[in-house]
Amino acid sequence: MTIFQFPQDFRWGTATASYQIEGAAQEGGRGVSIWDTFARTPGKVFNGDNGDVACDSYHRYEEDIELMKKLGINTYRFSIAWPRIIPDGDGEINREGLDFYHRFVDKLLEAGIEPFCTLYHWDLPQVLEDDGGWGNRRTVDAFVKYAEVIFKEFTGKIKFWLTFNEPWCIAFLSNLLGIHAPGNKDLQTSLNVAHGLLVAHGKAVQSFRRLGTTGQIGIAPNVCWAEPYSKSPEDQAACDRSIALNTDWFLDPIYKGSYPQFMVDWFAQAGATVPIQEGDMEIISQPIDLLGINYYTMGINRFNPEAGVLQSEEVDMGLTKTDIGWPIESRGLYEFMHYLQKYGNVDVYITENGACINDDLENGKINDDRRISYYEQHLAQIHRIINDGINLKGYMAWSLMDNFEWAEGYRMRFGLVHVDYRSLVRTPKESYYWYQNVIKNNWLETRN
Ligand SMILES: CCOCCOc1ccc(-c2cn(C[C@@H]3NC[C@@H](O)[C@H]3O)nn2)cc1
Repeated sequence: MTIFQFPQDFRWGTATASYQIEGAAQEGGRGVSIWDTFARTPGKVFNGDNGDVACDSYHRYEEDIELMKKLGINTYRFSIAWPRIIPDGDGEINREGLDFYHRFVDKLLEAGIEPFCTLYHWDLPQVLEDDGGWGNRRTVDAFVKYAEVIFKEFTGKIKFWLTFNEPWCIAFLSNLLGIHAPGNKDLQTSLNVAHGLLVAHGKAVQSFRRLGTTGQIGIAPNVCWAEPYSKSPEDQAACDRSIALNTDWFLDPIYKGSYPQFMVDWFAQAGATVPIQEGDMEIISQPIDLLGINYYTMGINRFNPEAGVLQSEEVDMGLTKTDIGWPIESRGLYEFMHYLQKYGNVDVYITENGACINDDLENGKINDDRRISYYEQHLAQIHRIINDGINLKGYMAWSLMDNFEWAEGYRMRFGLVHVDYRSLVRTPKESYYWYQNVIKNNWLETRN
C-alpha cells in the first residue's frame, strides 16, 4: 500500500454537461440544439436514445447537489445550455433559462461547491447550424453575444470559466468523422469549424476581460496521447499528427498565434486550407488563465496511408479496456502533461477523467471495482505530475452520474452514481464511496 498526499489547496470535483444530464428539452423556453436533431436522425445514436429526459437534472438538481455535498467535492464542472439562454441562437434572451442557472449556481454556492462553468459543451442552437454553423461568422458573433449575457449575469458567482469543451470533438469528430452532431464528413468544413470556434474563443476572452468578469477563463482540449508502434520515422510522424490534431491545432493558435505549420502543410496536400481573416490570429491568441485537460486513454499508433486524413492508425496492443473499448493506460496522462509544458507551466485542471464501466445494480449495490482501479492508477499519475512541479491544480472525475454518452446513448456508463433511466433513481456506486474517502483524506491510498 502506498500513500499519495495531495496539496492542501487541490481542487476535487466532478463534471457533467447540459445535454447529457438536464432533460426538460422542451421546457423552460429552451430552443432546439443540434443534438436534439442529431439524436432524432435514424442510425446516429444507439437505440435512438436522446436527451429529452436524460437524468432529469433540470428538475432534480437539488438532489444532485446533495449527492455532491455527501461526496465532499469542492468544485463542480457543468455546462450552460446555450439554447436555454438564447433559444434561436442570436435573438431574444430567455429569462427563464437564466433564472434556472441562477437557482442552480446559488444552490451550489450554498453547498460550498465552486461552480466551474463550460459555456459550450456541444449543444449549438439548431438555427445557427442551419445557417452554416461554426464556419459562418454569424455563429461566432452569436457565441460572443451569448457569452457576454452569461458573463454579465454570473460575474461574482462563477469564478472558473471554460469557453469550449473538447474542440477536437466539435471540429473533427463531428464534422470530419461524422460521429457526433451535426454529422458532417468533410475536411474543409472541419477546418472551418475549428477556426470559427477559435475566433469565438478569442472574442469571448476579450469580452470577459472588457466586462471585468470575475475569475479565470480557459479552454478544455481533449488529449490523444500516442506513442509509435515502431522506431520508424513514419510511425513517429503518424503519432505527431494524431497528438497535434487534438492539442497543437488549438493550443498553438492560442499560445503562439499561429497554426502548427507541419499540419497546415499536411492538410494543404489534401486540398484543405484554414480560412484565416485579417486579425483572426491576434484575437485567438488572447492570453488565458487556465487549461482544462480531458484525458481518457492513449494509443500506440503507426503510419497507414489508408487510415483516414491523418494516415495514423491505432494498434490494439491487448491492453485491458473499459467497456467502451478504450485501453486503460494512465501513463499517457503523465507523458502528455510533460508534452504540454511546451506552452509553459500553465495552470491546468483535469476537467475530465473517468472510465466507462457498465456494472449494474446487484443486491442494491454497484461493485464497480474496475472503475476504482482506473481512478487509482490515474490519481497516482496525477500525484507524479504534481511532484514534478507541474501546475496541476485540480481534478474533476467524469462523471458525477451516468448520463447520455452521445452516439452511444445510455448504454455506456461513466458515473460515480448509477442512474436508473426509468425511475431516475440515483444510487452511489462503490467508486463514489472510494472517491469520497480520497477527498476526505486528501490522499490516495493504493491497494497494492
Ligand atoms: C477513428 C474513429 O475514431 C472514433 C473516435 O470516436 C470518439 C468518440 C468519443 C470520444 C470521446 C467521448 N468522450 C467522453 C465525453 N467527453 C466529453 C463528455 O461529454 C464525455 O461524454 N471523450 N471523448 C472520442 C472519440
